[in-house]
Amino acid sequence: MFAVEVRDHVMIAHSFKGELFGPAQALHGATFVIDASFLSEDLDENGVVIDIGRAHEALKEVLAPLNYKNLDEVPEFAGINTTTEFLTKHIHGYLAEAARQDRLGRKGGELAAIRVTISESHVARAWHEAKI
Ligand SMILES: Nc1nc2c(c(=O)[nH]1)N=C([C@H](O)[C@H](O)COP(=O)(O)OP(=O)(O)OP(=O)(O)O)CN2
Repeated sequence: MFAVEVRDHVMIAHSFKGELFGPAQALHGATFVIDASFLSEDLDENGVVIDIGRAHEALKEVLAPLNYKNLDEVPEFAGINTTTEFLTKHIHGYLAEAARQDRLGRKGGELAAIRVTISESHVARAWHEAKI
């Protein structure tokens, strides 16, 4: 398996509902580092998994509406705990759609999977991987 991985980050605020979250039920901030991995069994005729520049662009596009936002106030996330896991799936959905639209410099159908990893601190991260 081959992979190309690109990284970006966002600064957000949010709060969670549920006693499980203890102090994180209050509004708190975080800087998330996001790694998006694009996996394929083989390289294309250009010798790549996908184009790194286009992958970076797609990641920036999905993160831009989140950056410097209080996620509690983003209408799309109303009533949702915007956990690290939830956000991996949200970002994956956008990147998978970009791949399906062949916007990453490789036909989406030729990619095996996309994995989105979010490091929410230097000691904790979550990831979501799924086929396109
Ligand atoms: N499965 C998840 N658990 C938690 C998430 C998450 O996204 N997914 N997020 C948080 C908080 O947002 C924050 O990142 C950490 O909160 P906090 O309670 O302050 O810290 P910890 O849980 O790491 O440790 P404590 O010893 O309870 O302070 C929480 N959990």
